Order: sequence, then C-alpha cells, then structure tokens
Amino acid sequence: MTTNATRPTDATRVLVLNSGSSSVKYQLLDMHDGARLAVGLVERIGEETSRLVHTPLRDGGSRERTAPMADHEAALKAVADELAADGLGLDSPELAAIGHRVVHGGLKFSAPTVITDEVMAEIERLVPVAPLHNPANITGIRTAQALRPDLPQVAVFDTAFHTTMPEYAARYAIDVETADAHRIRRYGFHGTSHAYVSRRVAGLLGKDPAEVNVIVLHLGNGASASAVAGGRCVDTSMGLTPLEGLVMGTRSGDIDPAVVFHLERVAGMSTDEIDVLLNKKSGLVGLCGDNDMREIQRRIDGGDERARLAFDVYIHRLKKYIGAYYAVLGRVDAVAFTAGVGENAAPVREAAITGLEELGLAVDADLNAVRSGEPRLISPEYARVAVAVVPTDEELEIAQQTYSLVTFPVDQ
Ligand SMILES: Nc1ncnc2c1ncn2[C@@H]1O[C@H](COP(=O)(O)OP(=O)(O)O)[C@@H](O)[C@H]1O
Ligand SMILES: CC(=O)OP(=O)(O)O
Ligand SMILES: [Mg+2]
Repeated sequence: MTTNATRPTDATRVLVLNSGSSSVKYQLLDMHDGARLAVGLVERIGEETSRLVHTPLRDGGSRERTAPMADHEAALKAVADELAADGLGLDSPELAAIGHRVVHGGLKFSAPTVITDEVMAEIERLVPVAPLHNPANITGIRTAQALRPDLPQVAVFDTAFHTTMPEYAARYAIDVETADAHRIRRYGFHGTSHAYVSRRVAGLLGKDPAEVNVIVLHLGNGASASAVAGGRCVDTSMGLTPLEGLVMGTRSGDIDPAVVFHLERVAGMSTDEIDVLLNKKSGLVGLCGDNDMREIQRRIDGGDERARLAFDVYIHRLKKYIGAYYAVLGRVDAVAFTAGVGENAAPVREAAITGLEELGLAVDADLNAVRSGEPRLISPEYARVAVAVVPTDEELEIAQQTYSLVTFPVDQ
C-alpha cells in the first residue's frame, strides 16, 4: 500500500507497537498533554499460554486475558479489542498515527520514516539480518495498516541512533570488497533506548547531552552496550545482527566465529541448526537452562552451581565492555543501567561495577537496593563517575518521534 495517509486534523493520539520475537508491547499516548491512556503487553505469542495484560490508565487496574494467540496478527487483533473495550479503539478519530519499532533499518534509515511500499520492501530485504525481529515488525505494520489504512504508519528504527558511529568502529576487519558487496558492517540495535537513556542521564546530572560521555548498558532479554560521546553513538556491542556482544537471555553474544565452522565440519550441524543454537539455545538459557534473571538469582541463592556460572559469565562479559568503552570514550561521566535486568537486578549492577574502583566507579549498596521506576543515581557521592539506573521508555520515544514526523513532516 502506498500511503498518502495524513494525520487527521486535531488528532493528537499515537499508538505505539513494539513487536518482539514472541511479544508485543504497546502504549496509547495523547501527545497533546503527554498522557498515557493505555499500556499493555502480550507475551508468549505462538504458545498455548499466551497472555495479554492490558492497563487502561484512566481507570487504573489491569485486565489479563490468557488465551492461545497463534501469531502476531492474532495478538494485535486482541490488543485492538482491548483498546476498543475502553472506548480507545483504533477507529478513534483522535488517533493521529501508529508508530512501530522496527529493529533493522540497515543504513538507509537514520531517522523515523513514514512507511510506504518502498520502506516495507527495505524492511523485508533486511529479514535475514534480523530474523527474530523484522518479521514480527512487518506483521505488526501490516495488521495496523489493515485496521487503519487511512492513518500514517511510522517506522522508528533500532539502528538509527548508531548511524553516527565512526567508520573504524562500524567496519569489521574482513575483506573490504566482500563486506561492501554484502553490506556487512556493525549496525547496532536498541538505538531508541540508548538515545533515550543517554539523554535522561545527562538530565539527571544537570547537564546538556552534548557535554556528557555515557556508557549505556541495555540489559533486557536482548542486551547491548553503547558508548555515547556528547549525545552521539561512537560504538555499540551488537553488530550486523542482534547476536553479537553481551551474553543475553538466549543469545551467545561474542564467540570465536570459527566455532561456526567447527560445528558445521566436526559436529555435522547445518547452518540453520547453528543459527538456532546461537540465537535461541545459548546465552543464559544455554548455560543454565533459565533465561530469566529472577529465576537465576533464586537458584544462586539456593546454591545452584550452574546458575552461578551463568551469572559469572554474564558479568565477566559486561565488565569487559565497560572497560572497552571506557577506553573508547577516554573520559566517562556516567554508566547507565537500563531494561528488564538493568532496571531490576541490583546484584547484576553491583557485580558489574565491583572491582572498577580504579576507574572511578562504585555502587552504594543502599542506593542500589532502592526499587523505583524513576531515573536515579546509585553511586556514592565521592565517586568520580556516576552510576545510574534509568528506566528505558522506547514506546514514549517512538511516540514522540512519530508525532513530530506527522505533525512537522520532513521531505524523505
Ligand atoms: N525483578 C527483576 N529482577 C531481575 N531480572 C528481571 C526482573 N524483571 C525482569 N527481569 C529480567 O528482564 C528480562 C526482560 O527484560 P525486557 O527489557 O523486558 O526484555 P525484552 O524487551 O527484550 O523482552 C527478563 O527476562 C528478566 O531476565
Ligand atoms: C534488537 C534486540 O535484541 O531486541 P530485543 O531485546 O527486543 O530482543
Ligand atoms: Mg526490549
């Protein structure tokens, strides 16, 4: 569908869809006053135990619906039903646009983009380098287009924030012609979160983003680190795909690439089997059978050695990236933890920073133990470098970028 869709005059609401490999997070916001009207999450899409938790914020309280949702289309239709039940349906004339998180935008998209046939074709072309994510994003866009063909649909790309990386950080040291022919380079992901968190940290320090150097640690199911100098990304741990870098829930992060040849030649595994091994059966789940940090902490408390080893491998990798990005930045003003693990797992934060005192880094045990949804400092006052916890808000960032694009369109 080639879209001529424009924002209905006076419409100020934006629906944001963040479609993950097996989940959809969504928010409906009124950009006129910044009010959140509804937030929700569909988990375990494709399983018998799919669950939708919908929270209409005007009335408070959550509604939970547990029902098998075979795919993302079914999940999005269930979301549309929940919104409609609160009089916030997708048919509302107050809806100005729908904003979509799109994980891989390659090099073409360094800014939010109104989705046309050409944009869709590019997102589809990138499926092989974001196999867990772009297909879900595409289904989200198609389902939303079918429900509201008249509305502008906007893509906000995870890769966009990283397009400022210098060439020497983005290039792999492989044959240049081969790399260029196949567009092989570091793209980086979670950019919307890295951008949002690095800005919020500057605010927390009472400084302008242009003045501060920050290491952002986005630790969710997928995890990545980035080095942000004066508001611009200068390096990040994910690469051509979201597989490189930190140890994640189910992904290995960095390994010797020769492991792949070895598994093919010696273990007789197919390329597809190795892909599944590294993306879905590795990381924390591969090391100890669990990918949820809460469960891993419970097991460690009970003396479980495999969970302890998984935790130690996770922390060791995290420390290596903090050290690496410290060196890349030269001067660091703050290290910021974000996403599910970074925001909630105090033992992860403590273990990652312990031993880095010579770098000016320390965590105050009492501040680290505080549970809060607000951005906050957890370093002692004497520390040279601030350590912060900053809840990420990819949906708010996507809503703001979507709304400003449909309100003040730029030539694309
Ligand atoms: N209270 C908590 N303590 C420790 N870890 C948590 C807690 N809550 C969530 N997590 C971790 O956060 C992960 C989900 O993070 P999230 O950022 O929502 O990931 P994603 O967006 O990739 O789905 C869970 O798998 C779990 O490991
Ligand atoms: C890019 C990526 O890994 O995203 P997520 O953490 O949502 O899986
Ligand atoms: Mg996430």
